[in-house]
Parts: sequence; structure tokens; C-alpha cells
Amino acid sequence: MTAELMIGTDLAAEMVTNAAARAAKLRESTGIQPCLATVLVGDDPASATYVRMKQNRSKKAGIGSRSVVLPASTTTDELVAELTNLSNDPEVHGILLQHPVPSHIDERAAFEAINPAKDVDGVTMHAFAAMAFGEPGFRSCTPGGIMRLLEAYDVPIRGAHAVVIGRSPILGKPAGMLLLASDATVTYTHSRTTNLPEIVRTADIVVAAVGKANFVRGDWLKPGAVVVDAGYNEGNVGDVHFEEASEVARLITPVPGGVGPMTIALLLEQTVDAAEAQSETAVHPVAGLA
Ligand SMILES: Nc1nc2c(c(=O)[nH]1)N[C@@H](CN(C=O)c1ccc(C(=O)N[C@@H](CCC(=O)O)C(=O)O)cc1)CN2
Repeated sequence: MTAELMIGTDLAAEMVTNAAARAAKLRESTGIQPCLATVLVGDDPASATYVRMKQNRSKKAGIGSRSVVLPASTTTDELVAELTNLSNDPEVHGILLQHPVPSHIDERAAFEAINPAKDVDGVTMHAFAAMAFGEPGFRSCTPGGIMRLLEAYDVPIRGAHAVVIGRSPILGKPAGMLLLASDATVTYTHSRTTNLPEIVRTADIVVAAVGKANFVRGDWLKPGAVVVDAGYNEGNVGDVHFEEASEVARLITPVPGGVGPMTIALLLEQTVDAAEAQSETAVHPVAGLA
């Protein structure tokens, strides 16, 4: 079997085009310019690249961006203060704190300083609860992007056995919650799971979010499985051994070109969602329309 590719690039481009049109409409009708603030702490080159990609794509979509870059020595209190300022700034509609932050920072405390109305990256406990309960709200961008890809490729989720490999707060955990809310039977696995290949072999849908290049091998997969590779390891290498897996799977996301572009597209879409929602509650900035 040679798997069909679940390509994220085209779907993501379509999402960005729609977000750009909505941003332009909001600007014309209210004078409000949707704006995403990105916060980068430290000098990790990969994180700097991802933030730059987010800013460049925002710009192309006519979404304003505000860039905050803080030194690696930033304390939790300083970061919380910065995020609180952005949360209170009426010209900022969405806030993204790039993960990971330096290890001395309490990342959870920092995420929780983001106003849930501006949490367009879906990292707060408020967003997690909405995902867990299947309620409307901002989605963590990679898990939300994965769900959109599965829908676009008509992957049956209800009743399917989904195995999530990885339990990080912005990837594995919310991915499992979104699948569960769509009536999948979800098994979470992680670095301490014993007999991992045997468990993965029972999956109809595999979400690999473990952060180890080529970790999931072809002989771990049930023939015909749907494989989502959420890995973004150095050199654009995924968590799934692509050549082996594509001989066994029915559908598979490539790296690059699969989940990655969906992550950024959903971030932009949710920034416009946030700006629209905030425009309804704000005092109207266009003279005469207040
Ligand atoms: N606050 C967050 N931090 C991080 C997130 C996140 O969603 N929110 N995700 C990851 C990495 N990430 C975004 O930050 C990310 C990684 C990769 C891509 C991507 O589009 N990759 C391309 C290939 C790269 C390229 O084109 O040069 C692809 O897969 O096609 C997007 C976002 C960590 N931190």
C-alpha cells in the first residue's frame, strides 16, 4: 500500500485567504486592524524562525503584528507583566507566546496571563476546558489544524480508535481532547508507556507528537491507518518514519507541507475571530459610529 498524502499547504492557503478577506472587511467596516502580538523569549533559532513565519504570514494576510522579543534572562514575573500589558492593550487582538520559554520560567503562569479573549493560540486553561467539553472557543493551533485536515480528507472519527503519542499541553493533550469531543476512542501514550508499538498497532488514527525524529516505524502501524505527523524536528523531519509508514498507512501527512502550515493558518484565522469578537464589545473607533 502507498498512502495518499494529507496535504496541509493548499487547505492552509485557503484558510489564510479567507482570513485575509475577513480582516479587510473588518477594517473597512469598523476601522479596526486585526493585530497579533508575538512574544519570543530567549534566542532559540528554531523558535525565532517560527515566530518570523507567523509574522510574515500575518503581514501577507493584512493582519498587523506586534513583535515583543525578550532576553533569555527574563523572569516569570517580567513575562507575566508583559503579557498582562498586551492583554490590556485594546489595539492587540491576539497574543502568541512562543513555546518553549527558557526553563527557569513558569510557562503555565505565563500562558495564564493571556486574556482568554486574546488566546488565539489556545494555550490557556480556559481554552483547554472548551476543547475538553467540545464547546466553541479558540483551539490549540496544531491540534485544531489537525482536526481541520482530518475533516477535509473525510476521515471517519466517530468510533475510531485514536492513539496520541505525546502529552504536551499545547499538542498531545489538546489533540486527544478534540478527538474525544468528536467521539473517537482516545488512548494517550507517552515516553513512559510500555508496549508502545503494540498499542499503536491497534489505532485507526495515529497522532505522533512526541518530538523525536522518525520515532514511529512502519511496523508499528495497522494496515490502512491514518497517520498524522505533528513532529517538527530539526531539518524539517517529522516524528514518523515517512517512507516506512507510507507503505502501510492509508493516509499520511508529509513533513513539511502537512500539519505545519495548518498551525499558522489557524492562528491567523483565530486572530481575525478574536478581532471580530472584540470589535463587537469595543467602543467603535471610527468617528461618528460610536
Ligand atoms: N505557542 C506555540 N509555540 C509552538 C507551537 C505552537 O503552536 N504555539 N508549535 C510549535 C512549532 N510551530 C509553531 O510555533 C511550527 C512548526 C512548524 C511549522 C511549519 O509550518 N513547518 C513547515 C516547514 C518549515 C518551513 O516551511 O520552513 C511545514 O511543516 O511545512 C509551523 C509552526 C512549537 N512552538
